[in-house]
Amino acid sequence: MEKTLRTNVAKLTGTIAVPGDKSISHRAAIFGALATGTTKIDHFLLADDCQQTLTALKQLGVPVQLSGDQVTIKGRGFKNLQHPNQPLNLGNSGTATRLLLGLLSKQSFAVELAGDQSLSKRPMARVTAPLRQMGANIAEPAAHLPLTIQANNRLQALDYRIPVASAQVKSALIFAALQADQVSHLTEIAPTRDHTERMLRQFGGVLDKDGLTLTITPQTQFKSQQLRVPGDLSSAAVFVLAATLVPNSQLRLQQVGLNNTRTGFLDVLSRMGANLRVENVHSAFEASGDLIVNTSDLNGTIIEGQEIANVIDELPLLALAATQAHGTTVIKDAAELRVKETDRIAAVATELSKLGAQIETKPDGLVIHGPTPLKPVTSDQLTTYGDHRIGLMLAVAALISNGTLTLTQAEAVNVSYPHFFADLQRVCH
Ligand SMILES: O=C(O)C1=C[C@@H](OP(=O)(O)O)[C@@H](O)[C@H](O)C1
Ligand SMILES: C=C(OP(=O)(O)O)C(=O)O
Repeated sequence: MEKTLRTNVAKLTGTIAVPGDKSISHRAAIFGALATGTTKIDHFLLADDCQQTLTALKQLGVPVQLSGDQVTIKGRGFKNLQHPNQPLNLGNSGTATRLLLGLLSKQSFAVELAGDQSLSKRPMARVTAPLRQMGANIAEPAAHLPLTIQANNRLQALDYRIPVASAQVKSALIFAALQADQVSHLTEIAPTRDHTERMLRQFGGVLDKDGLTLTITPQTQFKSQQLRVPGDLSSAAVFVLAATLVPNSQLRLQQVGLNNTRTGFLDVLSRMGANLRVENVHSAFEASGDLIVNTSDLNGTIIEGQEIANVIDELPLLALAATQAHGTTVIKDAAELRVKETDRIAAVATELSKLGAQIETKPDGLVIHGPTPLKPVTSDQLTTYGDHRIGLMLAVAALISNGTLTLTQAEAVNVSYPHFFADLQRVCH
């Protein structure tokens, strides 16, 4: 789908309740499927990625019902999942794939996992190699989808230092370690989002954390829950940046997730000079609060090291922020961006350069010189490359651009934010 983007917008004002958090929705559904009893999840993210998880769970014999954005799941436990008649098609979702690989490594039946073209290029050995070490029956090289996990009745404990900063790898190994025959230890190289750990405890499980090391005791009994998914910080970030950049703007984003393994974007943008405040904080199993953002000037910054994992999905937005900031911004240690839904380092640089941005690519990041007024310089046609984060970022770039701009493969935003263009339209003046 090609979309004409709103350009040269005068101001953004109003209130938005962004949809539920993608990472938390995946995990709530999976733990709901593993628990005993009926789990009700409110404000579930009904976007393409989390629908893939629900569909996969249904194929595994888990009863799932939808009513508006409430999902009701009748848990079957680890041991009562059923052999799916068809391969599980996980579409575009890396999270669904990697979490389910861990969960399905010890089942009495074989399962095939497949995905779309983008997902089929993404690295899976980071999960399948340690799972094989535990005894999972996955034929080598097991580097990409499609993959088959053969029936298996035993997983050994794992003592493992995870070589990439990845919450998906950590979570896959937690799901496997819960089914192992002894205690496992996982050590991260940097803190990554801890939604799996929080969800596990919320469903009555136990897990020890000491610095970057998790100790996981085998356990397969979980208690069903009623919970509400907070708004997705990564979706809210799109509007936080838009209101920062479009003159005379003020937006309130209601009840956004504020888990501190996810709020790095707010820290980086504040450090660059953003005018942000938080109100109405609620602390449940995941904290949430309202974000109020006003327009402001920005300065360049350095984003590197352990901060990267916390801002990984927001780096395209921070790169756009940097094109409007005074001075140079350096993003490094972010080679993971090259193995997301598309190569996000290349995509950000190519698309923003079409609008005149001064942006250089590095193997592990970007160097951006600002501020640069944006307008179509080499092309007025932008593309998402089928990547939702690139599409959402480009829609914000358009708001502050002069001229006419179109976006191809605009439907990619449905992966994490189905009503994005309608929400944006409502606050544009
Ligand atoms: O665990 C998760 O829910 C996610 C982890 C991150 O991926 P990696 O674990 O590959 O870094 C992130 O980019 C993705 O959007 C969601
Ligand atoms: C990388 C992302 O998701 P996933 O890995 O689940 O496809 C994302 O949402 O930016």
